[in-house]
Amino acid sequence: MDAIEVRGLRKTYKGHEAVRGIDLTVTRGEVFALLGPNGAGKTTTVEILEGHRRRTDGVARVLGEDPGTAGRAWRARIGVVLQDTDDAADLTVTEMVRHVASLYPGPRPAAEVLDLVGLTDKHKSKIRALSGGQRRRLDVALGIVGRPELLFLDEPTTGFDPAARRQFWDLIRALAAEGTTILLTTHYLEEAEALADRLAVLAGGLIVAEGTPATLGGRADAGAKVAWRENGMLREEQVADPTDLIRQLVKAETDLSTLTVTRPTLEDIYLNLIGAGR
Ligand SMILES: Nc1ncnc2c1ncn2[C@@H]1O[C@H](COP(=O)(O)OP(=O)(O)OP(=O)(O)O)[C@@H](O)[C@H]1O
Repeated sequence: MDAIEVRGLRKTYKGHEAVRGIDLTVTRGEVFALLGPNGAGKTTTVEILEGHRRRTDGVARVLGEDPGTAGRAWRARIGVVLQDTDDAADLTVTEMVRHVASLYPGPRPAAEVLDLVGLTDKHKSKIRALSGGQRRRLDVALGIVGRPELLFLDEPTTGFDPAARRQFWDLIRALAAEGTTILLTTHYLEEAEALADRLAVLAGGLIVAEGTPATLGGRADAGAKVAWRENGMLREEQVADPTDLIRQLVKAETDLSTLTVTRPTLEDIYLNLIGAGR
Protein backbone atom coordinates (compact mmCIF):
# COMPACT_ATOMS: atom_id res chain seq x y z
CA MET A 1 0.00 0.00 0.00
CA ASP A 2 1.25 3.48 -0.88
CA ALA A 3 1.39 6.17 1.81
CA ILE A 4 -0.59 8.65 -0.30
CA GLU A 5 -2.77 7.95 -3.33
CA VAL A 6 -4.64 10.79 -4.98
CA ARG A 7 -6.75 10.61 -8.14
CA GLY A 8 -8.57 13.48 -9.78
CA LEU A 9 -8.37 15.69 -6.69
CA ARG A 10 -10.28 18.97 -7.00
CA LYS A 11 -10.95 21.85 -4.67
CA THR A 12 -13.14 24.80 -5.51
CA TYR A 13 -13.43 27.85 -3.25
CA LYS A 14 -16.56 29.86 -4.10
CA GLY A 15 -16.18 29.38 -7.84
CA HIS A 16 -12.37 29.55 -7.84
CA GLU A 17 -10.79 26.21 -8.76
CA ALA A 18 -7.63 26.06 -6.63
CA VAL A 19 -6.87 22.38 -7.37
CA ARG A 20 -8.01 21.21 -10.78
CA GLY A 21 -7.77 17.44 -10.86
CA ILE A 22 -4.41 16.12 -9.69
CA ASP A 23 -3.04 12.60 -9.42
CA LEU A 24 -0.30 11.90 -6.91
CA THR A 25 1.31 8.79 -5.47
CA VAL A 26 3.78 8.87 -2.60
CA THR A 27 5.23 5.49 -1.73
CA ARG A 28 6.11 4.41 1.81
CA GLY A 29 9.44 5.68 3.05
CA GLU A 30 9.71 8.29 0.32
CA VAL A 31 10.53 11.99 0.75
CA PHE A 32 8.29 13.76 -1.75
CA ALA A 33 8.46 17.51 -2.41
CA LEU A 34 5.62 19.59 -3.78
CA LEU A 35 6.86 22.75 -5.48
CA GLY A 36 4.99 25.60 -7.08
CA PRO A 37 4.52 29.36 -7.08
CA ASN A 38 2.38 31.25 -4.56
CA GLY A 39 -1.27 30.27 -4.97
CA ALA A 40 -0.49 27.08 -6.95
CA GLY A 41 -2.58 24.93 -4.60
CA LYS A 42 0.11 23.29 -2.47
CA THR A 43 -1.29 24.14 0.96
CA THR A 44 -4.82 23.30 -0.19
CA THR A 45 -3.63 19.87 -1.36
CA VAL A 46 -1.61 19.19 1.79
CA GLU A 47 -4.45 20.28 4.10
CA ILE A 48 -6.92 18.03 2.27
CA LEU A 49 -4.52 15.12 2.77
CA GLU A 50 -4.12 16.03 6.46
CA GLY A 51 -7.90 15.94 6.82
CA HIS A 52 -8.08 19.66 7.57
CA ARG A 53 -10.00 20.69 4.43
CA ARG A 54 -12.74 18.98 2.46
CA ARG A 55 -12.11 18.14 -1.16
CA THR A 56 -14.66 19.07 -3.82
CA ASP A 57 -14.04 15.93 -5.90
CA GLY A 58 -11.64 13.06 -6.48
CA VAL A 59 -10.25 10.16 -4.50
CA ALA A 60 -7.71 10.47 -1.68
CA ARG A 61 -6.18 7.69 0.42
CA VAL A 62 -3.66 8.51 3.13
CA LEU A 63 -2.19 5.53 5.00
CA GLY A 64 -5.04 3.55 3.48
CA GLU A 65 -7.86 5.77 4.72
CA ASP A 66 -9.92 8.63 3.37
CA PRO A 67 -8.57 11.72 5.16
CA GLY A 68 -12.05 13.30 4.97
CA THR A 69 -13.52 10.68 7.29
CA ALA A 70 -10.58 9.00 9.10
CA GLY A 71 -10.63 9.05 12.89
CA ARG A 72 -8.30 9.54 15.85
CA ALA A 73 -6.29 6.35 15.40
CA TRP A 74 -5.40 7.47 11.88
CA ARG A 75 -4.57 11.00 13.04
CA ALA A 76 -2.10 9.60 15.59
CA ARG A 77 -0.10 8.02 12.75
CA ILE A 78 0.32 11.35 11.01
CA GLY A 79 2.56 14.28 11.89
CA VAL A 80 1.48 17.75 10.94
CA VAL A 81 3.59 20.86 11.26
CA LEU A 82 1.12 23.56 12.17
CA GLN A 83 1.76 27.10 10.99
CA ASP A 84 0.98 28.75 14.29
CA THR A 85 1.29 27.98 17.98
CA ASP A 86 0.07 31.41 19.16
CA ASP A 87 -2.61 30.05 21.48
CA ALA A 88 0.01 28.46 23.68
CA ALA A 89 2.45 31.37 23.83
CA ASP A 90 2.41 31.34 27.66
CA LEU A 91 3.66 27.76 27.91
CA THR A 92 7.34 26.91 27.98
CA VAL A 93 8.87 24.96 25.10
CA THR A 94 9.05 21.75 27.17
CA GLU A 95 5.48 22.14 28.45
CA MET A 96 4.19 22.52 24.91
CA VAL A 97 6.12 19.50 23.62
CA ARG A 98 4.91 17.39 26.58
CA HIS A 99 1.34 18.53 26.03
CA VAL A 100 1.36 17.51 22.37
CA ALA A 101 3.23 14.28 23.23
CA SER A 102 0.39 13.32 25.59
CA LEU A 103 -1.98 13.15 22.61
CA TYR A 104 -0.04 10.24 21.09
CA PRO A 105 0.22 6.60 22.15
CA GLY A 106 4.02 6.19 21.90
CA PRO A 107 5.64 9.62 21.76
CA ARG A 108 9.33 10.48 21.75
CA PRO A 109 10.64 11.92 25.02
CA ALA A 110 10.49 15.75 25.01
CA ALA A 111 14.24 16.09 25.60
CA GLU A 112 15.01 13.87 22.59
CA VAL A 113 12.74 15.92 20.31
CA LEU A 114 14.22 19.23 21.48
CA ASP A 115 17.69 17.86 20.85
CA LEU A 116 16.66 16.73 17.35
CA VAL A 117 15.41 20.21 16.41
CA GLY A 118 18.23 22.08 18.19
CA LEU A 119 16.11 23.71 20.90
CA THR A 120 17.64 22.09 23.99
CA ASP A 121 19.02 25.36 25.33
CA LYS A 122 15.57 26.98 24.96
CA HIS A 123 13.63 24.24 26.76
CA LYS A 124 12.64 26.54 29.66
CA SER A 125 11.81 29.56 27.48
CA LYS A 126 8.27 30.80 27.04
CA ILE A 127 7.06 30.24 23.49
CA ARG A 128 6.39 33.97 23.14
CA ALA A 129 10.10 34.65 23.76
CA LEU A 130 11.32 32.53 20.84
CA SER A 131 12.61 34.04 17.61
CA GLY A 132 10.76 33.33 14.35
CA GLY A 133 13.18 30.56 13.35
CA GLN A 134 13.05 29.03 16.84
CA ARG A 135 9.24 29.03 16.67
CA ARG A 136 9.44 27.16 13.40
CA ARG A 137 11.78 24.60 14.98
CA LEU A 138 9.23 24.14 17.74
CA ASP A 139 6.55 23.59 15.08
CA VAL A 140 8.72 20.84 13.60
CA ALA A 141 9.26 19.35 17.10
CA LEU A 142 5.48 19.16 17.59
CA GLY A 143 5.11 17.48 14.20
CA ILE A 144 7.54 14.67 15.01
CA VAL A 145 6.94 14.08 18.73
CA GLY A 146 4.28 11.43 18.03
CA ARG A 147 6.68 9.30 15.89
CA PRO A 148 4.47 9.71 12.80
CA GLU A 149 4.56 7.19 9.96
CA LEU A 150 3.80 10.07 7.61
CA LEU A 151 4.93 13.65 8.18
CA PHE A 152 3.49 16.68 6.38
CA LEU A 153 5.78 19.70 6.28
CA ASP A 154 4.36 22.84 4.72
CA GLU A 155 7.25 25.25 4.06
CA PRO A 156 9.11 23.99 7.13
CA THR A 157 12.27 26.10 6.88
CA THR A 158 10.80 29.52 6.13
CA GLY A 159 12.65 31.90 8.44
CA PHE A 160 15.52 29.49 9.20
CA ASP A 161 19.07 30.80 9.02
CA PRO A 162 21.40 28.77 6.75
CA ALA A 163 22.90 26.73 9.60
CA ALA A 164 19.44 25.90 10.99
CA ARG A 165 18.31 24.87 7.52
CA ARG A 166 21.23 22.43 7.19
CA GLN A 167 20.49 21.06 10.65
CA PHE A 168 16.85 20.60 9.64
CA TRP A 169 17.91 18.74 6.49
CA ASP A 170 19.94 16.33 8.65
CA LEU A 171 16.86 15.79 10.81
CA ILE A 172 14.68 15.02 7.78
CA ARG A 173 17.30 12.59 6.48
CA ALA A 174 17.41 10.88 9.89
CA LEU A 175 13.60 10.59 9.97
CA ALA A 176 13.59 9.23 6.41
CA ALA A 177 16.28 6.70 7.37
CA GLU A 178 13.98 5.51 10.18
CA GLY A 179 11.31 4.89 7.51
CA THR A 180 9.14 7.99 7.96
CA THR A 181 7.33 9.03 4.78
CA ILE A 182 7.56 12.78 4.27
CA LEU A 183 5.51 15.14 2.10
CA LEU A 184 7.14 18.54 2.00
CA THR A 185 6.26 21.81 0.32
CA THR A 186 9.00 24.33 -0.18
CA HIS A 187 9.98 27.39 -2.17
CA TYR A 188 13.67 26.53 -1.78
CA LEU A 189 14.81 24.54 -4.79
CA GLU A 190 18.07 23.55 -3.13
CA GLU A 191 16.02 22.14 -0.25
CA ALA A 192 13.96 20.01 -2.63
CA GLU A 193 17.15 18.86 -4.33
CA ALA A 194 18.85 18.02 -1.04
CA LEU A 195 15.94 16.08 0.44
CA ALA A 196 13.47 14.77 -2.11
CA ASP A 197 13.49 11.32 -3.69
CA ARG A 198 10.81 12.59 -6.06
CA LEU A 199 9.06 15.89 -6.61
CA ALA A 200 6.11 17.39 -8.43
CA VAL A 201 5.59 20.94 -9.65
CA LEU A 202 2.11 22.36 -9.16
CA ALA A 203 1.07 25.46 -11.12
CA GLY A 204 -2.43 26.88 -11.39
CA GLY A 205 -3.86 23.87 -9.59
CA LEU A 206 -2.36 21.30 -11.97
CA ILE A 207 0.73 19.11 -11.81
CA VAL A 208 2.93 20.31 -14.66
CA ALA A 209 5.88 17.98 -14.06
CA GLU A 210 6.92 15.11 -11.84
CA GLY A 211 10.22 13.28 -11.49
CA THR A 212 13.40 12.98 -9.48
CA PRO A 213 15.56 16.05 -8.82
CA ALA A 214 17.96 14.75 -11.49
CA THR A 215 15.36 14.11 -14.18
CA LEU A 216 12.58 16.66 -13.60
CA GLY A 217 11.51 18.51 -16.75
CA GLY A 218 14.11 16.79 -18.95
CA ARG A 219 17.00 17.94 -16.75
CA ALA A 220 19.02 14.76 -17.31
CA ASP A 221 18.98 15.31 -21.09
CA ALA A 222 19.56 19.04 -20.98
CA GLY A 223 23.30 18.80 -21.74
CA ALA A 224 26.11 20.92 -20.40
CA LYS A 225 27.63 24.30 -21.10
CA VAL A 226 31.43 24.18 -21.35
CA ALA A 227 33.19 27.53 -20.96
CA TRP A 228 36.84 28.52 -20.94
CA ARG A 229 39.06 31.48 -21.83
CA GLU A 230 41.29 31.32 -24.87
CA ASN A 231 43.64 34.22 -25.62
CA GLY A 232 41.61 36.38 -23.25
CA MET A 233 38.34 35.61 -25.10
CA LEU A 234 35.45 33.77 -23.43
CA ARG A 235 34.55 30.61 -25.37
CA GLU A 236 31.30 28.72 -24.69
CA GLU A 237 29.86 25.55 -26.17
CA GLN A 238 26.62 23.73 -25.43
CA VAL A 239 27.12 19.95 -25.68
CA ALA A 240 25.22 16.81 -24.76
CA ASP A 241 28.31 15.23 -23.16
CA PRO A 242 31.40 17.36 -22.45
CA THR A 243 33.89 14.45 -22.57
CA ASP A 244 34.87 14.68 -26.25
CA LEU A 245 35.16 18.46 -26.27
CA ILE A 246 37.38 18.49 -23.19
CA ARG A 247 39.54 15.72 -24.68
CA GLN A 248 40.04 17.84 -27.81
CA LEU A 249 40.90 20.90 -25.74
CA VAL A 250 43.49 18.92 -23.78
CA LYS A 251 44.96 17.53 -27.01
CA ALA A 252 45.25 21.05 -28.40
CA GLU A 253 47.06 22.05 -25.17
CA THR A 254 44.47 24.72 -24.47
CA ASP A 255 44.89 26.49 -21.12
CA LEU A 256 42.02 25.00 -19.08
CA SER A 257 42.69 26.85 -15.82
CA THR A 258 39.37 28.72 -16.25
CA LEU A 259 37.31 25.74 -17.52
CA THR A 260 33.78 25.39 -16.17
CA VAL A 261 31.12 22.79 -16.98
CA THR A 262 27.61 23.81 -15.94
CA ARG A 263 24.26 22.09 -16.22
CA PRO A 264 20.82 23.61 -15.63
CA THR A 265 20.08 23.87 -11.94
CA LEU A 266 16.82 22.57 -10.53
CA GLU A 267 15.84 26.23 -10.24
CA ASP A 268 16.46 26.81 -13.99
CA ILE A 269 14.26 23.80 -14.80
CA TYR A 270 11.60 24.86 -12.32
CA LEU A 271 11.41 28.45 -13.62
CA ASN A 272 11.00 27.12 -17.15
CA LEU A 273 8.25 24.74 -16.06
CA ILE A 274 6.20 27.46 -14.40
CA GLY A 275 6.71 29.75 -17.36
CA ALA A 276 8.99 32.20 -15.61
CA GLY A 277 12.22 31.03 -17.27
CA ARG A 278 14.07 33.39 -19.52
N1 LIG B 1 -9.90 29.36 2.44
C1 LIG B 1 -9.82 29.84 1.19
N2 LIG B 1 -10.85 30.50 0.63
C2 LIG B 1 -10.79 30.97 -0.64
N3 LIG B 1 -9.71 30.82 -1.45
C3 LIG B 1 -8.66 30.17 -0.94
C4 LIG B 1 -8.64 29.66 0.40
N4 LIG B 1 -7.43 29.05 0.62
C5 LIG B 1 -6.73 29.21 -0.52
N5 LIG B 1 -7.45 29.87 -1.46
C6 LIG B 1 -7.01 30.19 -2.84
O1 LIG B 1 -6.65 28.98 -3.47
C7 LIG B 1 -5.47 29.14 -4.26
C8 LIG B 1 -4.41 28.15 -3.79
O2 LIG B 1 -3.98 28.52 -2.49
P1 LIG B 1 -2.91 27.65 -1.66
O3 LIG B 1 -2.79 28.28 -0.31
O4 LIG B 1 -3.28 26.23 -1.74
O5 LIG B 1 -1.59 27.92 -2.53
P2 LIG B 1 -0.07 27.56 -2.20
O6 LIG B 1 0.46 26.85 -3.40
O7 LIG B 1 0.05 26.87 -0.90
O8 LIG B 1 0.58 29.02 -2.11
P3 LIG B 1 1.81 29.61 -1.22
O9 LIG B 1 3.07 29.17 -1.90
O10 LIG B 1 1.60 31.08 -1.34
O11 LIG B 1 1.66 29.09 0.18
C9 LIG B 1 -5.09 30.60 -4.13
O12 LIG B 1 -5.59 31.29 -5.24
C10 LIG B 1 -5.76 31.04 -2.85
O13 LIG B 1 -6.08 32.41 -2.90
